[in-house]
Amino acid sequence: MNGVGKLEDHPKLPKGKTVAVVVLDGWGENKPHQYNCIHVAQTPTMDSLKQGAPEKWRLIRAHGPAVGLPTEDDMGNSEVGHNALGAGRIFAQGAKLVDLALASGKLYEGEGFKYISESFEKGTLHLIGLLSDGGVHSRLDQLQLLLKGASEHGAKRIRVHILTDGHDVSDGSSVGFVETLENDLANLREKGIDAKIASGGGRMYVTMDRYENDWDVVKRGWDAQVLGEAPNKFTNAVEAVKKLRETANDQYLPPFVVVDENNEAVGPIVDGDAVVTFNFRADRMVMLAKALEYQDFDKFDRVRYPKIRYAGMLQYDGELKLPSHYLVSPPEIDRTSGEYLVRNNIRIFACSETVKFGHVTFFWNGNRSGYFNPQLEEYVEIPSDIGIAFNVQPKMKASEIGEKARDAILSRKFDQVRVNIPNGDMVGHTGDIQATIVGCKAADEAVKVILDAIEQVGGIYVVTADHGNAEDMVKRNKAGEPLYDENGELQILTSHTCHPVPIAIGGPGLAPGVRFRNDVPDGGLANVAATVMNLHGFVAPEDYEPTLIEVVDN
Ligand SMILES: O=C(O)[C@@H](CO)OP(=O)(O)O
Ligand SMILES: [Mn+2]
Ligand SMILES: [Mn+2]
Repeated sequence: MNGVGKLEDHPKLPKGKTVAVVVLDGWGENKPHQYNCIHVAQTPTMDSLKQGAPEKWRLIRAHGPAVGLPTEDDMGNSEVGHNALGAGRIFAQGAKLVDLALASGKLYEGEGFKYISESFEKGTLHLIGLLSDGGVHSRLDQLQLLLKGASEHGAKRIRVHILTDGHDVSDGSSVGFVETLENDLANLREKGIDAKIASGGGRMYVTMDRYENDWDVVKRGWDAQVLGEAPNKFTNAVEAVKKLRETANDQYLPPFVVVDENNEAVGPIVDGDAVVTFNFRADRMVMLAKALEYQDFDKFDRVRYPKIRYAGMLQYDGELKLPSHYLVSPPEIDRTSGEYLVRNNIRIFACSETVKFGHVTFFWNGNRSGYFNPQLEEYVEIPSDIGIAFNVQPKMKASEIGEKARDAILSRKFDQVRVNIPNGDMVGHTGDIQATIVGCKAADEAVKVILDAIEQVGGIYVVTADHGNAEDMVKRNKAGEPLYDENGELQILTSHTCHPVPIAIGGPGLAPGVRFRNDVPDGGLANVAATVMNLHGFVAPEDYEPTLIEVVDN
């Protein structure tokens, strides 16, 4: 067993307490102001944690190097956040690993690139992914380097299938990104490479669904990318995006294909081609990876299943080994806290609604799907609404998640009950301030339901978040003042932030004398795992980031 064995007993903390671990998605700490939806919303439960006991509430870092991202300017995100929360250590994450592999040129020497390059002589290289500089799922500069590198390493015909963003970057920025890409492709054409954009669509409507919430999203992408079919046909991708933006925002652009003068799609995927999905982040690429890789597949009618050589930028699922070929090796997130706790007989219940379900299971467990021990674990997914924008139903499934967690706690069948409450994040991404306020209130109410249950069973709670989002909804200048566009309209911030997040501990089961230490001022999400292990009565493995708590004798 990969070094995951018995944990040492904590010298002072008892075993046998039910511990609720609550992650509020997209819930950062920020000054009170009108664009801080968490501040504006009624959040009595979270407020009481903050105002209650100063030694049991603090802030922790959730962005940049603290979660394995390249720079302090990199906002946090769910993948790196939940990885750090679950693994208790900081791993260089996909964004950084791809940067390094591109800079050193190792990417082109790896098995994955060699595999796809066998198709370069006769076939087309297709690159599918998110076109922005958001840095959460992909980055434009990495795509640019890959285009250059692939052409220098033999790709003669390249087709790019773009997904527009407006979720990790401003709505409307897609036009500029497509113009930049068109310019790069024109430069490649001057060098004799036949390089074009072949299809596109908005990330939330085309391709980038996650956790099998809605396969239609992937199908719309498949039809455009593979079959070369979409309701919208344009001869130019910049025009396509400009035109389609008249009725949809970047995130939800309908699918389009680029056609030639004969109205033929310029880049369907056919036998003998190579395909790379260039997102480094896993959750929103797994479904497409399955459609591209699996011979047997029944999630939608693929119509045509071309014989291609497919590689992911990374391997997206370490358990499924999906995809089997990849350009850069993913972080090896091993010996996660979930695995340790299960091996030490801690019974775990994890729950969220579909759009965040994998966050408290797959990401938490180091990008690994499945149970460590099905006898001791139960993961419950509450189906998310399908086809309804999050600002239309901003309460999402928060109360259902709270109730499921409550029932799991009261059943006394579990030692740890872990949930993700999505509202601050998913509604925050829509940029709809009023709806986000409603969502934050609903999230707070769900926390209350869980804390009340913990009260009843004499348990312990840990309430934290994975990164910021809802606590700031506007873009700002360097002085921190809101920015307005040329029409005097407020510039809405749909993305995550670089703010720290709160963490609170408490509950009747918390041993007297437990408090946050003050000698880990830079503590971040990765320090939470050791903290939770302590609350289960164990000492964390030595190489884990230090615990946030200490026990003082009263
Ligand atoms: O929706 C997503 O994919 C990301 C933002 O791109 O959000 P989160 O990291 O919170 O899942
Ligand atoms: Mn998140
Ligand atoms: Mn998010």
